[in-house]
Amino acid sequence: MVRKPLIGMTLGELESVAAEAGLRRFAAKQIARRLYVNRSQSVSEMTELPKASREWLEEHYCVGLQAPIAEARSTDGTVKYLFATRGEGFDFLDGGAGGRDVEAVYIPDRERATLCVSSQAGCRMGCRFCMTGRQGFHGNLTAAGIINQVMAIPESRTLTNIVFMGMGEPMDNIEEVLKAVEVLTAPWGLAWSPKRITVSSIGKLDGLRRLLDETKVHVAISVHSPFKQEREDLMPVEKAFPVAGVMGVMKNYDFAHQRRLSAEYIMWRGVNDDLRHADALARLLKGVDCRVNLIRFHAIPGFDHVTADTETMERFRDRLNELGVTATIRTSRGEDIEAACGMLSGKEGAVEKEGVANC
Ligand SMILES: C[S@@+](CC[C@H](N)C(=O)[O-])C[C@H]1O[C@@H](n2cnc3c(N)ncnc32)[C@H](O)[C@@H]1O
Ligand code: SF4
Repeated sequence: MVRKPLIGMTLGELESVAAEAGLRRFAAKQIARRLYVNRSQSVSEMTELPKASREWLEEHYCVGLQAPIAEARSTDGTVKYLFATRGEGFDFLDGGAGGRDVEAVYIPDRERATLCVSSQAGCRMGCRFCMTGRQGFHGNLTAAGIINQVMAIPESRTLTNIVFMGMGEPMDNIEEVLKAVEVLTAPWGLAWSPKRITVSSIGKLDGLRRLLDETKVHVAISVHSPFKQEREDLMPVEKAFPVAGVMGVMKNYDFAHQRRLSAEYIMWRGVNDDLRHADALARLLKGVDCRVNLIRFHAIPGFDHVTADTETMERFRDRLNELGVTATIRTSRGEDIEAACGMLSGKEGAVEKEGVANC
């Protein structure tokens, strides 16, 4: 029998588990404490629970942490971790055919240590410039599969920031992403400040509205072109969720105080890097409190555009700043190990699993 993982469960879900195990409601808080504060490796460590319930629990549930199955280290200190999504005794996928693992990227930078997490195995949004999009959709990660990336890496306790900018479109897996954010930020959970978490989206509005209404995390929207036809050619989602409409909705939310909105803008030479684009981008963002991150393009096979050069990016940034839009150029990290934005692809098929199960 496959035992269900406890990590990734919200307090409400742990209360149901406690009831099943014949425990009082408050035991859910004790289990949460063991999972997220003490980081217990097994149910048997939860000695404050009555023995009979603990044994029942052990039979049906496990902590569920799965260590990464491979890692690659960049010369700049970035580490890319590969996680199995399905294996003996565990399943981190909800739907989808599976057959792909997922990656998370640890990015140390002076006093910051950011983890870039995946929310899906692959992605069905089909952006032409993205390696994850290229591989198609292989399944939604469960909240357990998302939280596992945060808790199972050796640097877990040193992390200062989490960005949902790995594989997948978080809004296309909104239920599990919301659950993961709840576990990350709740006082009974990992107790992270939402100000240290950013969720990136191409602007799938149905999920985005829920993220904005139900959490306090920062939001990043992948824009990449202010012009409809041009964006549609790069990102098919523009047809269903035009970025102009997305920004219109953003005007209803407060991004001036606790929460930040940013626009991600990959720059391609001769495609979207001239001042006409800068001016149109500033117009698109008018009335929205939004800063712009200019991103170098990380080349992927079969996509012809090349990255804009530094001088052009600086000119673009300066124009936006002149127009009153705060813009910065983002440093690329981990390109040598294909860990930079949009380069993540997981691995096809089962990879040899070494020293994995803590279940
Ligand atoms: C991989 S996505 C994941 C989050 C979400 N699906 C999104 O698109 O915002 C994270 C960021 O990487 C960017 N990206 C994708 N492919 C890229 C590439 N080849 N070079 C640079 N950035 C890329 C995306 O546009 C997005 O801003
Ligand atoms: S850029 Fe984001 S939405 Fe587009 S294919 Fe890649 S992961 Fe999916």
